[in-house]
Amino acid sequence: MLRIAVPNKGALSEASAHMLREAGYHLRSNTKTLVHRDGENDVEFFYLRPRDIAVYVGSGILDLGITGSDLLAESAADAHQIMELGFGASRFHYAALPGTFNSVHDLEGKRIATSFPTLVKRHLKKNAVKAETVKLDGAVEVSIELGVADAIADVVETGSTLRQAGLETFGEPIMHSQGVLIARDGVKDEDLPERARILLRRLKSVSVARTYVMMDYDIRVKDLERATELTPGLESPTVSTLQDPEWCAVRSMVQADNVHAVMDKLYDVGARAILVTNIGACRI
Ligand SMILES: Nc1ncnc2c1ncn2[C@@H]1O[C@H](COP(=O)(O)OP(=O)(O)OP(=O)(O)O)[C@@H](O)[C@H]1O
Ligand SMILES: O=P(O)(O)OC[C@H]1O[C@H](OP(=O)(O)OP(=O)(O)O)[C@H](O)[C@@H]1O
Ligand SMILES: [Mg+2]
Repeated sequence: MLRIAVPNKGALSEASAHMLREAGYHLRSNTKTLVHRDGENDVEFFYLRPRDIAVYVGSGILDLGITGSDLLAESAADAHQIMELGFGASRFHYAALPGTFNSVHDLEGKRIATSFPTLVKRHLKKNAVKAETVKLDGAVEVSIELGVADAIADVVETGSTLRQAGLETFGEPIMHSQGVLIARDGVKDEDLPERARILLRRLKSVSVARTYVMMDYDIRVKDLERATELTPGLESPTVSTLQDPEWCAVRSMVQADNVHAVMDKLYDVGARAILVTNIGACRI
């Protein structure tokens, strides 16, 4: 049975569960459940704190895990990312009262509160800045007001927590993060057990189904080449003949966030009856 760690709560937990359900897995129905067996898919889910997941996977106790790439980077675990999951996007950033600092170099000799001390120390060292890190478990935004730090380094998604605390980011992001699937170091995709490779393929398919749409259109044969340059598809577009020999039909996958721009360009090269449909499920 495949053993996989998933976030039990927090920013990544609902999105992980949603993606796994879309991939056909049966998950816990009670948020207090910490171990749940999906007999049909031969998978056991362990609901753990996202911060601890890399430790379980890195030690080989669990086969795979879902966590944030910032938490993976923070942990000293022997685990690596095998797939980006496309949710839980955030930035890890320095912040302080407006007008206090402009870049990491202004932090020389200062105190920085964070729940990610390893990430921060690594970043300071890389920039040859000597500063003190103050390790806090959470709610770090309030630490400046309380006088324990001059700046903070924390996860920023919408920025509303920072704004409410009267703080502003400064400098470049320390890193960009998102939800990732992780495995133990030294384990390559091809070394994964069969069940894990199926899970990986299913998650990739959900990701593709979310990122792409299916586009159909008619085009004159003489304009086909110019049109298919705009819609090359993943491998190659499907081209079908129509009753009128001057026209043909094209079917191709297109990135969803680009779909209107592509339709406008297709129209300009002569495509008509351009239709877009969502992809419910797929295997790529
Ligand atoms: N808006 C957000 N707030 C917090 N974390 C987010 C957000 N969006 C994405 N994430 C990601 O979620 C992960 C943090 O999850 P979570 O907040 O559940 O853990 P934690 O801070 O260790 O636990 P807790 O908040 O329960 O003390 C990080 O990988 C972070 O990048
Ligand atoms: O930019 P925003 O959308 O406001 O989100 C970022 C905030 O959310 C997280 O806190 P969380 O809820 O995980 O609490 P914590 O600080 O106790 O970890 C993070 O630590 C920030 O405080
Ligand atoms: Mg948190």
